[in-house]
Amino acid sequence: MAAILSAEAVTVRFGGITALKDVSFEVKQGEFLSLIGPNGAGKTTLLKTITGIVKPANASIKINDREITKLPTHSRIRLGLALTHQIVSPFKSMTVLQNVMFAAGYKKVRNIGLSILNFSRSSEKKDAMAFLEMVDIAQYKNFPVSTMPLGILKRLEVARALAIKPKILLLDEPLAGLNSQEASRLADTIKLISQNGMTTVMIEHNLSEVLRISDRLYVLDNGKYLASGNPKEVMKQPEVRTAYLGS
Ligand SMILES: Nc1ncnc2c1ncn2[C@@H]1O[C@H](COP(=O)(O)OP(=O)(O)OP(=O)(O)O)[C@@H](O)[C@H]1O
Repeated sequence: MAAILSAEAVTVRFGGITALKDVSFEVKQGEFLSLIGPNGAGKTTLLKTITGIVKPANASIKINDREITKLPTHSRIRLGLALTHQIVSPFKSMTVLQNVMFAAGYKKVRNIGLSILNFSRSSEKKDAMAFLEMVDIAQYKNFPVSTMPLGILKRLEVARALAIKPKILLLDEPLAGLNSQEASRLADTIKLISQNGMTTVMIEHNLSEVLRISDRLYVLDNGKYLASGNPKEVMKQPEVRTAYLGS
């Protein structure tokens, strides 16, 4: 099957640091790919390059064979990308539901000011409720975000990404900071979303959950490609074990 998203020959430099060196990867329609590697391997930089937040020294990034490398982030969102962040950043003065409605409205008008004016429309409300139900936090819809614990905020982050109706969901450490029970339950939710057809690329350090829910792993180490393939097979590779555990 053809790749829905590909990144070829990605090199990113921050001053004197080469964060990514000639990295290439692709994800197929409906696939659940986890991007793993030790701290500083370049995982977040790769996702930020794909979404246009980081400017590469070299890269060719395509969605469905369409070159997007020179497009601004909002155009890439329109073409189907959504990225959740490791550090959640909801609008604290809004309720849980309003945050998702705002995201749903932003996809339509692509302007924060207009989105604020637009966001009380009933179609956005209906959509937003469906996404809150999908991530199991509909019961918190009218609570101010500022009163919600991290476990709810991590789920809200996923709902906000779904609200822009992406073709490809990019998740940056969705399980970080959660206890093992919360992590396992959110991993189940993310897996279900992927099984319903969402192409998913996830950065995650929680290897037991990664192994449990991913179709394929892609491993980076020190800015370079290290391995990819079946999760259990990849984790058996000596160079992957060395990257994680040291020699
Ligand atoms: N904005 C930036 N300015 C300067 N250096 C940066 C910037 N962003 C990332 N780096 C550096 O690039 C390298 C890769 O960082 P990146 O955050 O992509 O790694 P990561 O694999 O996501 O790590 P972690 O698992 O710890 O989040 C690191 O050396 C980091 O310090």
